[in-house]
Amino acid sequence: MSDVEVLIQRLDPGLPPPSYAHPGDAGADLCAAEDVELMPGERAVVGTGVAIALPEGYAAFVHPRSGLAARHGVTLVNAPGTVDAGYRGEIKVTVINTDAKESFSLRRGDRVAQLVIQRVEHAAFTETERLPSSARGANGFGSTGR
Ligand SMILES: O=c1ccn([C@H]2C[C@H](O)[C@@H](COP(=O)(O)OP(=O)(O)OP(=O)(O)O)O2)c(=O)[nH]1
Ligand SMILES: [Mg+2]
Repeated sequence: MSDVEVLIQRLDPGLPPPSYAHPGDAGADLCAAEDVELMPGERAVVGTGVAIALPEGYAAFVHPRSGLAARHGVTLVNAPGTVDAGYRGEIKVTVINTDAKESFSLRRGDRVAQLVIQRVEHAAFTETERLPSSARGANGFGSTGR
């Protein structure tokens, strides 16, 4: 895996920068910048204390962490969140506690989400009266059965 240079600014020097837990991991963990108590069904926008500058032609996607989802039902409302190459503000995460009964305490410094950096294409949208035919056609939403 080749490295893409991504500039990062630590808005909160008390928090570690995004980091990969293992070589070859796709997601670099992001930490919560604040303590948040999430009641069952509650959501919150939480800062991560970092801002980045991506090279043109790249985007960063904010993905949930599987462990939080599996153990606590904690995920991201807009998963995956999209960080545009031109965004220079703090990366924030939209956490939600989907558990029906248990509240969840997120502590400052906890790894709350992971950032996946990807190359993205830009489309030149060309309008047409008729799209080319395909095997699927307009069938969607479960058209192939369960
Ligand atoms: O999980 C996320 C998703 C987005 N963003 C930031 C970076 C992104 O570039 C900006 C805008 O995100 P998006 O385009 O998804 O939101 P929008 O509602 O369309 O806002 P805008 O009108 O600013 O584009 O918000 C985050 O910090 N975290
Ligand atoms: Mg947008």
